[in-house]
Amino acid sequence: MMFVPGNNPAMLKDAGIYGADSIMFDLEDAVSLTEKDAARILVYEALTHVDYGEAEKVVRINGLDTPFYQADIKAMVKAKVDVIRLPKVESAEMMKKLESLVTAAENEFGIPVGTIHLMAAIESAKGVLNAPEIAAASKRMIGIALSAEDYTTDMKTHRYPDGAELEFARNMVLHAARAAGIAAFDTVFTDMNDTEGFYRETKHIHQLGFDGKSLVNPRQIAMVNQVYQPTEKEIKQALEVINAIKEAKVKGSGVISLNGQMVDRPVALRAQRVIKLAEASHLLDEEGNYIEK
Ligand SMILES: CC(=O)SCCNC(=O)CCNC(=O)[C@H](O)C(C)(C)COP(=O)(O)OP(=O)(O)OC[C@H]1O[C@@H](n2cnc3c(N)ncnc32)[C@H](O)[C@@H]1OP(=O)(O)O
Ligand SMILES: O=C([O-])CC(=O)C(=O)O
Ligand SMILES: [Mg+2]
Repeated sequence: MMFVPGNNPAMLKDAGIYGADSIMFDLEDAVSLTEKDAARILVYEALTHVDYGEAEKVVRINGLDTPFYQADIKAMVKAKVDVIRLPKVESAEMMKKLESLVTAAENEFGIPVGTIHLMAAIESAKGVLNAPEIAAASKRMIGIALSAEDYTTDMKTHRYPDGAELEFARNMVLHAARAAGIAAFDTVFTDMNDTEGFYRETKHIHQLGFDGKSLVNPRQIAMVNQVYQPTEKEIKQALEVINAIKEAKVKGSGVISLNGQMVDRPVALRAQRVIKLAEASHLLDEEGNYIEK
């Protein structure tokens, strides 16, 4: 999910060419106070005139403690953005307030109620402690994200290479998302030259179970995709598991052995997720077979 500053026409125009799954137009902290209105107009024009292909379109609006959020919501609903991301969320009430304003705007512009999805960014101790309620605040929620730049500031620390200062928040956000059945996104990594550090962090959040990561630069996209893309071995094993389960079902059995390994429901569910990721990475042909390189 790549941030694109909402006040930069060149970046807005080209944002779709880099292959990000999700493009996140920013009206908040990447935009100075004097450019808030101009950025809103620019992002509205980009959303209604530029073809971003299959990429999901997200807008990070200004927070509920600013004078800008109402105009942001109206314009982004009118532009039929896929997802509105609210920054600095600290309670379920904040998401409910956003939801009611989005519903009012959908009614005003004749858009079916429920079309626009929502996300919350968690950026403070209070937000982390309330993450379970925030994640479950609305049926429109598709995910929650940790925002570590503001969070570490709130915690009176900063970011370290080993990420120890983020472990509690990462686990809270992840558990809150999973318990609510929505996605969890890790935070940005801001040192564009520290490729090794970025790789280490991406491997770590992948291991924890995050669905993806907020990014600030197109150069970061390929590495996240590389970490999240299942390997040839994982895909072939997953296909074997799914075939074995199908055969077992025909024989009326729930648990079977495959190459000496027990295969039961959780193994089958994990295999299905590998196949979904392989499909999303375009590694399977139309019949669902692995495309040999
Ligand atoms: C804590 C927070 O709130 S983070 C979220 C808010 N921050 C942002 O949105 C910042 C987004 N990122 C950026 O603005 C930039 O990537 C910077 C300022 C960090 C670095 O900029 P640069 O040094 O110019 O990046 P780089 O040299 O890699 O740019 C290469 C190309 O990618 C483009 N590009 C860079 N970042 C982005 C982006 N986020 N979205 C779209 N295009 C981008 C550049 O315009 C450039 O295009 P060009 O070759 O056609 O001129
Ligand atoms: O959402 C993000 O990762 C970027 C951000 O605002 C923060 O870190 O404070
Ligand atoms: Mg922030």
